[in-house]
Amino acid sequence: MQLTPLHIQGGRELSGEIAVQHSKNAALPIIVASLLSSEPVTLHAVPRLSDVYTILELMHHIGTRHTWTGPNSLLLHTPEIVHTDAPYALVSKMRASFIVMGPILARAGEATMSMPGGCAWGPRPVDQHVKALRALGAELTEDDGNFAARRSGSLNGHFAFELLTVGGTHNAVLAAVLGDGVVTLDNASIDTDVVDMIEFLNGLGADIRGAGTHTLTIRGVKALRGGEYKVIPDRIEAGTFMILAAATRSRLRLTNVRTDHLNAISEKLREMGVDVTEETDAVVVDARARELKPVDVVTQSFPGFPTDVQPQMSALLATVPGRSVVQDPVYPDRLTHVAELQRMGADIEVDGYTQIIQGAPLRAAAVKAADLRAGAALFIAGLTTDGETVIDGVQFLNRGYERLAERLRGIGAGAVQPEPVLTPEATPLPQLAVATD
Ligand SMILES: CC(=O)N[C@H]1[C@@H](OP(=O)(O)OP(=O)(O)OC[C@H]2O[C@@H](n3ccc(=O)[nH]c3=O)[C@H](O)[C@@H]2O)O[C@H](CO)[C@@H](O)[C@@H]1O
Ligand SMILES: C=C(OP(=O)(O)O)C(=O)O
Repeated sequence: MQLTPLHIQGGRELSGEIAVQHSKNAALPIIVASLLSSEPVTLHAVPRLSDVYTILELMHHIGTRHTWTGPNSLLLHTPEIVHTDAPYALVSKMRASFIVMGPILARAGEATMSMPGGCAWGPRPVDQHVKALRALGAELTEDDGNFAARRSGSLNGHFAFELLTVGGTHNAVLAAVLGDGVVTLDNASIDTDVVDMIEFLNGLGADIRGAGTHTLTIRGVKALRGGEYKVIPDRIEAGTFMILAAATRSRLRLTNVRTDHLNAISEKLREMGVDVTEETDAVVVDARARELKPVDVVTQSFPGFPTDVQPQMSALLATVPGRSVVQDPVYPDRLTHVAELQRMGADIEVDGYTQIIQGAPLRAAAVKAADLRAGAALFIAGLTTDGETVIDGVQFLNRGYERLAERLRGIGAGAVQPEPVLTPEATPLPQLAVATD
């Protein structure tokens, strides 16, 4: 579907407060994890994003019924697994969909999946997901980008990931929660989104120990009960708006944040000369007073500087006089923002996964987002210029930022995206009937 481009009018100082949405990348695996219970599960603080609608569409195919019981509250119920396949049309839309393999395999004993899609700036292999499930006793075959998994008993045993993978850790944990085996995962991800999913599962009766460390022990349980859970705030959205405040040399107060999830971003902004003040559930970013300094940035898995904030940081540094170097070894090809920022006058030289940036003021232009965070880099860049930037590829921004134009206007930005707003309901699904009293 062709969406109306986002029109950004730059050159205004931003001010005020912006409430950060809850985490897309935590909500998606938690929604998927609800497949492991045959009882109703209520999730609070679920962002209304196109990715959420896409995963709900896939879950509907698998056998989940859902209803929104509040603006961001979602009731999910999967009495049984009706289909054990994840069709290409849905899996190709988003990366997170590949982790439905774990719970389908756990509950139904077999699962078939296409290779996942999602933000595609280069190769995004799933070999660690496959190796983990095989090591734990599942049979897995691959044919033309389609995976078929089967298990005869409970998953059991040990696997050490060869690298830190968020999705691979999700998938292996999800596959191991039910049954009577004991699974140990080494070199597991300590990402906030992994910890949040484990806390959710343990709340439903799972026995997973070691969340937030690199060794996880999962003792299989017979069944999970229903329950309620509130998703954590989105540290990537928070990072995006912190960088926006710095890029526009403004002061913004961001509410609904976990400051302990933002250390790498806060430290880097402070190194540049930005004032970052932490409050209990808020952070104030003030870049009005001083000249900003160029810095070097290297992405790492959590708690390091996130790759999901790299394009936005590159946009900021493109406006800061002096030489900055940005390296993204986590996703070495994550560079689709570069050519578009260059259209806006950015001086960025690329050498492998390294961007060498000579900062100077940017100019407005017509640009195109080719993925979600590249889109974020472009609206940040647009808001630093004196003219109008028109950003095509709004469907990518819809994946990760809820009601973006409206929220940007709330802090004084010139941002217009004619209705329909940025988060359309992808495909209306039959909703669960809920008793109201
Ligand atoms: C929906 C979601 O939550 N997406 C996030 C998740 O993606 P995702 O879970 O896909 O990312 P991973 O943590 O798995 O990837 C990290 C690195 O491991 C590599 N790798 C991963 C799996 C595998 O089987 N083999 C392999 O080589 C990847 O190519 C990458 O270089 O974490 C990424 C890294 O923080 C973020 O950029 C994404 O926004
Ligand atoms: C890259 C992202 O998501 P995905 O892994 O679903 O492509 C992201 O959230 O920045």
